Amino acid sequence: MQLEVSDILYTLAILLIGYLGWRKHNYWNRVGVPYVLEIPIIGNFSTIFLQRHSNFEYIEHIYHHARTRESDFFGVNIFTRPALVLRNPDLIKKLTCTDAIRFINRQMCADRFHDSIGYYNLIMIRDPHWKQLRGFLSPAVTSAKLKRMQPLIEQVGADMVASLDALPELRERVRETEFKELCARFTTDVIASTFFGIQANCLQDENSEFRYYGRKIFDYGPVRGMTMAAFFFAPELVPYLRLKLFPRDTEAFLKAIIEQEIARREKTGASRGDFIDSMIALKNNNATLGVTEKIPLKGDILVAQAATFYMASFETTSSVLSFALYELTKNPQVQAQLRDEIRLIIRKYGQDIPYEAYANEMPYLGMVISETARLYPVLPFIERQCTLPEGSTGYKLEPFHDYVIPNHMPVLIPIYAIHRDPKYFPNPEKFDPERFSKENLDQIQPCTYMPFGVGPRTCLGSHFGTLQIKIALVKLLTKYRIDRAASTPEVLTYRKNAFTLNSNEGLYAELVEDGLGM
Ligand code: HEM
Repeated sequence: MQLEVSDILYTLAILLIGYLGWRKHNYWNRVGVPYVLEIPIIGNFSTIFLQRHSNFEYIEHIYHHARTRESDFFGVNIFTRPALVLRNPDLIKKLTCTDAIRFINRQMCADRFHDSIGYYNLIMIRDPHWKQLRGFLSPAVTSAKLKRMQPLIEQVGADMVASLDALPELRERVRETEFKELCARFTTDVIASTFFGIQANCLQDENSEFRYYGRKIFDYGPVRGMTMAAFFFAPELVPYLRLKLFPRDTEAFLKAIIEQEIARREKTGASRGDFIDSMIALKNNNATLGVTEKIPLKGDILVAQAATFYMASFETTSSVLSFALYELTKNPQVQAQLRDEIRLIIRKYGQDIPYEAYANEMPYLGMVISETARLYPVLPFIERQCTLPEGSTGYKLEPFHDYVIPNHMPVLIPIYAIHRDPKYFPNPEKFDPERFSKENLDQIQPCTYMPFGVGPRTCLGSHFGTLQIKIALVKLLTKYRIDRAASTPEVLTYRKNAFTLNSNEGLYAELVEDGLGM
């Protein structure tokens, strides 16, 4: 038998790949860090990439693994790239807060040259551009801005209740609804109205354009699911595969409506003091990103900001809102206590609840939302990348360990697993808003509760998202009591191809007309 040159080359290539995989596989062993055994070359996350397990449940599984559960941190491999998973809250604080400057970037990244809308936005962008951009965008979500948005959100809340009133009755004064779709329509209408000054009408029309394109961003069919997984787990492949953060037609839709709205306002001089006005101001002030290379904030880079706010806001907010409604369905005492609180507020203010009352006079409402965000964090983990100055030998983890984190290593903070760790939240599966009462708050250890992330790179829209959830719950519970329906799921399972927490089951409930007596 004669060997061809190509056979020899194939064999050598396989041996080389095998060797590289074995070396990486052995990396954690060599450096003396606990790790979870993985398949060489493929790493620990193939099961997520291939959509065989929900990423939430898989990461919780390795967090409690016999090899890792006593450790402050442990190693995993994302394909052949080692990454560190933090378990110890003090260590999380050290990296994400005290030394945030070394961990300010995320490892996920879009393609700068072929996907400017995916790249030049607050979620993806890297420092020093990130710091500049965060400074430009933060004024869009100040308390003063939220206060101005409140009537617009209240209007969408009223539209939501009207859409429920229009449902056919199952029995006298009883209707049935599904919360995931209802909440997605509510939050899409809110973002369209408050940020873009557009009436999206998703609550009236399930096929409205805004809902259609929004659904496409989070429609985790096999291709979209793998694309999103690639941004997290294989960012180096993104430019080669020309992957885009937004589906192409969604990007074209958002670009068109944002550019049209900017052009309309510039032509008519109309102003609403909203996000689009802030974008126009940045453009007119010749705002740029970058120190040496100046990148003007106009065209696609301006569209990128609006598109990201749209993406970052509606699915996250609607996820927490729908799980809150689901838990209220299953916990009638909690619901009754919350409705009592709302009743008192309505007696005091009628329909016009002031902005400050949402923040200061409805503690139980805040507790219900906090507990929902604990049990159902939108993301399985948050992530950072170690970014050190040139010439640095690595980031020392002393006094926790003598391991030194090499430059560019990804660091994962498994928020879902930590939120459900009985060490920090006893009886973690129980929905118990009392954990967040004033008396109990100091029992929550810093960096064990992170639904909006942690450190300077935390969520920009946490107050905006929370305000929307509060208004929606108050509007809905003022008119309706929520009861279990025959189709209310007892236990939830999570979608394997979704990157945000999403149940396989519909969140059905019965709505019983039972006004709070206004
Ligand atoms: C309840 C609703 C929401 C939840 C649970 C949520 C959660 C999160 C989380 C976990 C992160 C990552 C933080 C980190 O890495 O430390 C994040 C980032 C972000 N969120 Fe939210 N979010 C919500 C609503 C919103 C809304 C309404 C907006 C729109 C204004 C928004 C805009 C952003 C942006 C722009 C970032 C990236 C911030 C940066 O990298 O500087 N989010 N969010």
